[in-house]
Amino acid sequence: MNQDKEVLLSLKDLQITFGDGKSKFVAVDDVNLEIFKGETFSLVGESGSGKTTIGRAILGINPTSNGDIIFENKKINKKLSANERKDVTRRIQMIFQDPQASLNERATINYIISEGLYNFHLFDSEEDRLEKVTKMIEEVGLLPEHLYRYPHEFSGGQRQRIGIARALVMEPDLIVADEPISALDVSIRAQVLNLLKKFQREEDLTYLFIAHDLSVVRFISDRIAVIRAGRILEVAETEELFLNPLHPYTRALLSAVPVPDPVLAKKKELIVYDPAMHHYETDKPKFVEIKPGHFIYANEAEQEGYHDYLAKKGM
Ligand SMILES: Nc1ncnc2c1ncn2[C@@H]1O[C@H](COP(=O)(O)OP(=O)(O)OP(=O)(O)O)[C@@H](O)[C@H]1O
Repeated sequence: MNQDKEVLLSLKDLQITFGDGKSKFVAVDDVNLEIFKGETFSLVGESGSGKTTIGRAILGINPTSNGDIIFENKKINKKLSANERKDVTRRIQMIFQDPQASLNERATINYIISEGLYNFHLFDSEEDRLEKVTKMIEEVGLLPEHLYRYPHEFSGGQRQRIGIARALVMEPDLIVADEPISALDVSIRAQVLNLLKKFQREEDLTYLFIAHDLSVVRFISDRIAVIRAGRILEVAETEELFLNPLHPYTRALLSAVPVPDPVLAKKKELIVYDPAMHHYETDKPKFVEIKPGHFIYANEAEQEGYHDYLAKKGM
């Protein structure tokens, strides 16, 4: 069924090592993956399994020691002409885990969002640049006047929105989102996930989503790869992975996550209760966040005795 899908990025026999001689450490080994245009592909595994290392290699930050990273038929971990490098650098953007650390504290939001535009000369005039940046800040739910403030004047969630604006203003094709919500307050995680989903629909974006939390990736991913100690154990469509995990390690990772109803699971839709806003993001809630990071189906919530909780939330 994947035959008619267009591959945007593929990793072939990828190996990434750190150090050399006796201290050589193989962080990523023999990784083979294909990411299709327009999908959300998640890389899930425990801390230290090599997820970030792969993401950074795709961005060209970590050198690879073996194998290829192929973006639209071009080996991007090899030498490219200046123009080719520039093109790839614009088209693959990253959203970082920690919005506290990833914004330059001494720059205005205007500059932070514009930096890539300046670096790549992606605007016709100053007016054009400001128009792009203003449109972007509004699309992530902030205000034009916020452009003239500094990062410390914003909350974690707002800072992550700025990080998203900075990535999206480049009009990328692929976004590597490295744990983009795990550093955020639980109450605003859903908003940020929904924002990412909205942009994906509108801009035909492809996401490589890096996470350790299966319950989050379940609701946003089309496919999931499970990684352990630098090796991919299993790749499957999301519900297939949840319903029929092949690898014992995947089963262990899944054991903490409720098994979905296969009928409801087919109607996959990201619907998360947002405690900060005291309402659901859509009219027909299917999923409920019972406790931080723990999502279950609304009907299961009822069965499991969360009546008071549901009543309180107006369900
Ligand atoms: N620059 C580096 N030098 C040496 N070792 C490194 C370097 N970067 C990462 N590593 C090692 O590579 C392994 C994979 O790290 P990586 O950050 O990719 O894991 P991760 O799955 O993203 O974990 P986390 O969820 O904690 O971010 C770890 O053992 C880490 O210590």
